[in-house]
Amino acid sequence: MLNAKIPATVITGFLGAGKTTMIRNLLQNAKGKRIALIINEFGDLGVDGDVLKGCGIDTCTEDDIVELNNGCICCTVADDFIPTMEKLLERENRPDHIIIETSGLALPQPLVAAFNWPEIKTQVTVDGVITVIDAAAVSEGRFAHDHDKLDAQRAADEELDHESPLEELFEDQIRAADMIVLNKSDLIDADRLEAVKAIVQSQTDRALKIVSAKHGELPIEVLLGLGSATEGEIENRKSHHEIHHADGHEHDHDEFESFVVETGEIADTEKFIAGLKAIIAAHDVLRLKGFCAVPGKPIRLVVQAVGQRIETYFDRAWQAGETPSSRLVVIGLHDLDQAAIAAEIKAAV
Ligand SMILES: Nc1nc2c(ncn2[C@@H]2O[C@H](COP(=O)(O)OP(=O)(O)OP(=O)(O)O)[C@@H](O)[C@H]2O)c(=O)[nH]1
Repeated sequence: MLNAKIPATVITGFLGAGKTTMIRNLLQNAKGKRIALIINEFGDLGVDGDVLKGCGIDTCTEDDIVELNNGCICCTVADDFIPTMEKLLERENRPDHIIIETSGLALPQPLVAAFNWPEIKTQVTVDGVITVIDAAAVSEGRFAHDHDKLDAQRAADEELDHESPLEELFEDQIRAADMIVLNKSDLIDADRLEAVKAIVQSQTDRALKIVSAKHGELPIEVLLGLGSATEGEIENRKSHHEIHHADGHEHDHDEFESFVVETGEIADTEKFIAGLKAIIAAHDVLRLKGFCAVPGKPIRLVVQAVGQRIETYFDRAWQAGETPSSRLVVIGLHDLDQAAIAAEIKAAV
């Protein structure tokens, strides 16, 4: 159809839920569909974009991947997102579908609302908001109320008017969804998965479309083509922040912080992983990821940690002009002891 709006899918979900993994799978099964990707990440190291660029899929070249790393996309809509979309729409070779991966800390609501801006509304529609959930983490109670921690936060900040930041984000990302993917279903049994489903559904009165997946493996027909036009609905799916600050008070991500640690080559991966596990537990690190150099290996080692689960694999050769190095981004709640964590990671190498 001439002048049909381009569908855009927003993929959201907490840190490490499996958004990038799901997108990689989608791109590998795109069936010729030309997909443009906008990737937003928390932290100064573009790991997600780099992982996807490393997967060499014809229908998604490096030009089709745009990284927005100036902060969470929900806070940089006007400065970053809208101009990026405009540039994408000016291209001669327009994409068939646009996929936007938000950072794990983003509120999807302001992003979806941006599709009502006149510059965008006439050309693009939100096909759907897909929220990826780490079903194992939910089952372990990671997003449930931690009363002690919350009381301590309240004692430190009398104006704290909300639940724990993790719990709030969990709820807000679910409230915005057209579809929920209960990911990492390989890590829990069927009963626990059912229990997670019930927890997720209890976050909203709307009946949610919920599917489960391992490594985000779902057919493209399930994920794309929902035809939700969510931009017209988003007013009814307000986030905690929008409800508490109807006066336009700025949203920020002060509750979370990230920093990058540069360290030496990893001679013994197993020892390093054991060291990282201890550091993650001791400092309550939520997410750690990056690329490392291994002595004598021409390829880089990807390190991915979500809580105590750590995965490593080699993805691609170090390229000409790249100096093999080890750089990891560490993300956690505010007040991480950055100096101690950096020193401990360096000592674990
Ligand atoms: N066991 C298991 N691991 C998974 C699954 N999906 C993703 N992972 C792993 O979980 C880790 C995080 O996956 P990502 O896809 O990078 O998660 P993300 O949501 O993009 O992470 P951020 O962008 O940092 O928020 C990686 O080590 C993945 O391999 C799954 O279904 N099962």
